[in-house]
Amino acid sequence: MGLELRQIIVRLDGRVLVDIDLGIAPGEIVTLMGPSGSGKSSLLAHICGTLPAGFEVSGQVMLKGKPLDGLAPQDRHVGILFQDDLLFPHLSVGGNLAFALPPEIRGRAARRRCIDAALESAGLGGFSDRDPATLSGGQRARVALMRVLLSEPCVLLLDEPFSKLDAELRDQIRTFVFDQARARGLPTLMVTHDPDDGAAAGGRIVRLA
Ligand SMILES: Nc1ncnc2c1ncn2[C@@H]1O[C@H](COP(=O)(O)OP(=O)(O)OP(=O)(O)O)[C@@H](O)[C@H]1O
Repeated sequence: MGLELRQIIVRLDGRVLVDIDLGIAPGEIVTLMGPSGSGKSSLLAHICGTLPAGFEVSGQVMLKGKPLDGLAPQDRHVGILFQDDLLFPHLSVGGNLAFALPPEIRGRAARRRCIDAALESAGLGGFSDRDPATLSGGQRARVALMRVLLSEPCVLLLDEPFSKLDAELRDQIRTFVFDQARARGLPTLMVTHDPDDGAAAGGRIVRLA
């Protein structure tokens, strides 16, 4: 059982913005497209539990068979990656990753091992002490993804995460993100305006009107 959006209707100012019924299996990547203002980011915010007051929502969000509705954002195990990676500029790469580690991983050495392993798997071994400002766009994108994954999410949401990368890098990072999502069995919902992203994901494409 992955992510289920059961008859979700999002209303804004009394008007139906989003009306969707969708299940995403573990390791499946579904692409969500639609014109600007059709409610794609609002739907992701609802899954995260961060939709601002003013929106009305009905329906149920289920993750691994359990309802998310009513849970605080930090208790949902939802990982989200945006187009702006927003690494903390005052922390090193390792510091940025440490921020995401679950508190259950205790002790300096154990935390360090997790961070080093994550960097290694992203092809960034030895980058822990680097200042994020000294990284290339592709390196920053990989650190941002590892930061999301280190928080051990049960679902991955992607909000146009590749739109600021140039074509060659986009291809590379896209493959990296999709491979990680599939390898970890994460149900993944990707919002994009770029049909190439959907084609690269190779799965279902859902359109909001
Ligand atoms: N915090 C907010 N308060 C009130 N209205 C909002 C808020 N955020 C978004 N909206 C409105 O909700 C509607 C849907 O916006 P949303 O960002 O979800 O669309 P989108 O499909 O993601 O658009 P885009 O492709 O341009 O990112 C828009 O009419 C927008 O103006």
